[in-house]
Amino acid sequence: MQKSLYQYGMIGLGTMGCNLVLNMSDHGFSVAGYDKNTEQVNRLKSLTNNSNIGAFDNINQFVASLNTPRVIMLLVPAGKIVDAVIETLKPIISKDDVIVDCGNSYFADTQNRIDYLLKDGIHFVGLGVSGGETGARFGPSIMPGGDVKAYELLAPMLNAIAAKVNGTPCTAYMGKGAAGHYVKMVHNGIEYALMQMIAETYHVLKNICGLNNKAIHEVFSEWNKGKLQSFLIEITAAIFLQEDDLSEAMLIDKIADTAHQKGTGAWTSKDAMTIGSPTPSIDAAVAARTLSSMKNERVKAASILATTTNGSTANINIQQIEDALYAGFLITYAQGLALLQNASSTHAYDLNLKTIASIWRGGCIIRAAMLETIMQAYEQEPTLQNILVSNHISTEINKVLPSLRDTIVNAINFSIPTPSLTASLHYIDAYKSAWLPANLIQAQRDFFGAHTYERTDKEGTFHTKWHTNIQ
Ligand SMILES: NC(=O)C1=CN([C@@H]2O[C@H](COP(=O)(O)OP(=O)(O)OC[C@H]3O[C@@H](n4cnc5c(N)ncnc54)[C@H](OP(=O)(O)O)[C@@H]3O)[C@@H](O)[C@H]2O)C=CC1
Ligand SMILES: O=C(CO)[C@H](O)[C@H](O)COP(=O)(O)O
Repeated sequence: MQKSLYQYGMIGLGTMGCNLVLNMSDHGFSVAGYDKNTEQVNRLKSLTNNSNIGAFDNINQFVASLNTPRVIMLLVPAGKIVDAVIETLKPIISKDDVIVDCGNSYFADTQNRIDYLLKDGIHFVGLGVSGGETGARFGPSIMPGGDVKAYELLAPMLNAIAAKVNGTPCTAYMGKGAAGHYVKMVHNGIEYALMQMIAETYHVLKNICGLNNKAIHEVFSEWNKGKLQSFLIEITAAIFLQEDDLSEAMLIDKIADTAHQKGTGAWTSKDAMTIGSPTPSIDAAVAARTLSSMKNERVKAASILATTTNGSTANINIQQIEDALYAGFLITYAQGLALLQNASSTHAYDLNLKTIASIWRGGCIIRAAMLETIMQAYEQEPTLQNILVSNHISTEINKVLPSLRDTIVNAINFSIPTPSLTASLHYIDAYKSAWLPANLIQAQRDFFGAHTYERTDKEGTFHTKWHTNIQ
């Protein structure tokens, strides 16, 4: 008798794939897993004896074990490996089958893969998953996009396995084409900036306020009970209590100060620049990680360049630093969501910003209490260009902006780099400026390149023959 076939396939049984398989199984879905690494296959076998999970180290047997049309999810590293897996699958799967890339793939690659596979009638879905290991296991935030019919095949399962906020699943159809991977990319861009600003705040608490790890833990724990309540603040509080297994020190003091990155933050900045939607807090966070990785150069520069402090005494308290970080968070969400609003028309995704804010409230790395307010802002005004000018958020920001300014001034006086907090302040200062000195840029462009300019008092474009003695 033919054994019953699995409803879903999962290729890649590492951190995310293995946990997502277990999550799907818990919710009653049958899943076959495959990995080229037999250790991962054996690990999955050892973690479960549920009959609705299969574990394969042979791709042909894996494909043969699936119900048709086949729905095969990928959780392998982004880039060439995704293409390699597609090429392996293509000859052994059929028209109407669905490949769902759940990794952090670049959105333009996803669009190319959609077009490429559609020639053979194979549907390709780009789907972002956030929540790390625990999220994948017990409820992530899930951002699917692409072909609606293919999405409909997945929807009941995604709704079941996603995190829930007040009973609502943290997943929804994002939009056409590569919309799912685009939204996940921007999620990660926001993640980079929030993490960077938390790190900057740690630097201020440690080097200006003179707090030790225990006191810093207490500060973040308190902040997590208030308006900054979020996953990243919660884990930050926990990090400052972790002892090192290999020495007498606290672990945080033994971790090298060189941050790594896999590219999603830089991709966010790159597309934001391309489509003309400023994300300076994210750009600064990407650059800060890169600068941190230049450890040897930094150590050499530290012995050559003077630390320029102006001798000021500290004039900042913990409440102001909390307000500064809160302002930075709101301004970063504003940039990321404005980018999504602009990308929605540029890339024809048809995104719903309220839905995105809603599914980021739970399961994902950037989940935060303030997303509830952000969601409500879109509920009141669905076409809101920027959350900073919404009724509630503008009131909040106006209250905390002086603290952001004061925190940065103190950091500057103490020679402490706060690039993302500062970029956030500059963003809002520029965004709320009815006048900016861009008239001078236009004059310069016209001066050296006859690029023309517009006037404040007349319609049209103008060029001036500028008076100069420069040859
Ligand atoms: N870790 C996280 O917190 C998150 C990760 N992601 C994304 O999810 C994806 C997977 O990440 P993660 O689970 O952490 O990665 P892991 O490296 O833990 O797992 C990937 C698995 O895929 C296997 N693999 C590699 N090539 C192939 C292949 N050709 N065929 C079959 N299996 C293969 C790897 O085997 P081997 O070890 O032998 O190479 C490994 O077991 C990435 O795109 C990542 O960016 C998204 C959200 C969160
Ligand atoms: O997608 C994720 C969470 O949602 C990844 O865990 C995270 O973005 C890792 O990225 P990087 O290695 O660049 O810091």
